[in-house]
Parts: sequence; structure tokens; C-alpha cells
Amino acid sequence: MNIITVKDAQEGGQKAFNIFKEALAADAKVFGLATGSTPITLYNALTASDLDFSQKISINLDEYVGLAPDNPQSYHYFMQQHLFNQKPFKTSYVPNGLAKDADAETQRYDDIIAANPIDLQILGIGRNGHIGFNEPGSPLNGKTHKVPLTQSTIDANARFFDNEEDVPRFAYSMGIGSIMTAKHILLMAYGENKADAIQKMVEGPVTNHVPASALQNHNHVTVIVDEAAASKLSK
Ligand SMILES: N[C@@H]1[C@@H](O)[C@H](O)[C@@H](COP(=O)(O)O)O[C@@H]1O
Repeated sequence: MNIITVKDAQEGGQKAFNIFKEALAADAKVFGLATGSTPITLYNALTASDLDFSQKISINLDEYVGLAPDNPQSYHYFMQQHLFNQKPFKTSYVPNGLAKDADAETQRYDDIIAANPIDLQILGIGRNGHIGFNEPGSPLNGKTHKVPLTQSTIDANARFFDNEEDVPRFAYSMGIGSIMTAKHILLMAYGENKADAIQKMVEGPVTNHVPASALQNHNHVTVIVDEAAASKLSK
């Protein structure tokens, strides 16, 4: 893993932006995108730039089960607000939170990923080491699946909802195996509350108790962390 330490999320977004720019220059066609507060500085840098994604494809990691695309808490909506409205892609895929048949939806999504190999995959990380919505215990070779969210993730995401009870209990998520098929993975983490997860991801054993530790087995991973998130690394 190539670990880049920055002073804050602003600088991290700029570094991540440069990696996007290089990927475009190298003719990357498919971008795996993530939600959460972490990629926002990257998305701000992208929307402020003159980079053109109108012939590119994006594939998002995950979506809450039960939320419509126009629900302001949905990941569809998040992506529209933070990136797609200002910087449209040719086609943007996000799992359909309203799908009636979960098996058909996860299969549909796997088919999309298979047909559009991801050149650059953006990731944040949960405090418990989850990536996408692959919670601890998820199989390290898994494909897209419907997952029950852990209480830790529900609590962490409750800040975006009026009440904790409104936080969906399930999500569709690309699996760790699907994420690992991306040619280049760029994970970003900012803040003290990510320090444990970053330490375990980088220095701990590869275990499905820490889903992000699977990235140790990938040959092209870039990690952008601020000093707080890097604070528990041994060097
Ligand atoms: N499914 C998302 C993840 O993709 C994201 O990485 C994580 C951390 O979010 P944040 O960046 O807001 O800390 O939150 C959610 O659980």
C-alpha cells in the first residue's frame, strides 16, 4: 500500500483529485465511487475543475435498501448533489434501493461490474473497518449482496437522519471481492475516529473481522490519510 499523509481533508481531496486526473490521462473509463463525508473534498475539487466525465462510467459502491433515489438520505441523491448534477457521467450506476427482488438486483449489479471493469475505485472506511457496506464478518471474496447494517454503522450514520429509527437496517453493497477487481483502489480517511481502523487495515492480519484488511492483498492501493487518521500507525 502506498500511504500518503496529508494535513487535512482539503489537501487529501486535492491529492485524490490529482490521482483522478492521472487516471483520465491514462484513459481510465470506469470509476468506482463512494459516499460519506470523506470523498466530499475530492468531489468538490472535481466539480470545480474542467475535467470531463461525459464519456465515462461510474459505479457506486452501495445504497440503502428501501430509499428511493429522490430521498435526500439516499446515496443516489447524495451523488446527484455532490457530483453528478455538476459533473455528469455518460452512465452512472447505483444499486436500486427499491428493487423488489434482492437476488435479481444483486445479480444485475454484478453483471454491470463484470461488463465495466473498474479502473479506479474510491473508498472511505467505517470506524469498524468496513468498506462499502461490507461489515465485519463479510466474506473477503463476496460479490454484491444485501447486508444487515451493524449498530455501529447505524449509529455513525444516524447524524444524517432525523431519528435513529429512520436509518435503514439493510443496504445493497458491492462485495469485497467485487471491490478487489478494481485496477487501482484509492482509500481516504480523515480524523481520529478512523485511526484504529487504519492501523488494523494496514498493519493487522488480513481478516474478515476488518474488511478493509483485504486490501493488503491488492497490488495497487493508495491510501490518503490525515495525521489524525494515521496516528496509530507504527511508522
Ligand atoms: N457506506 C458508507 C461507506 O462507504 C463510508 O466509507 C462510511 C464512512 O463514512 P464517512 O466518510 O462519512 O466517515 O460510511 C458509510 O457506511
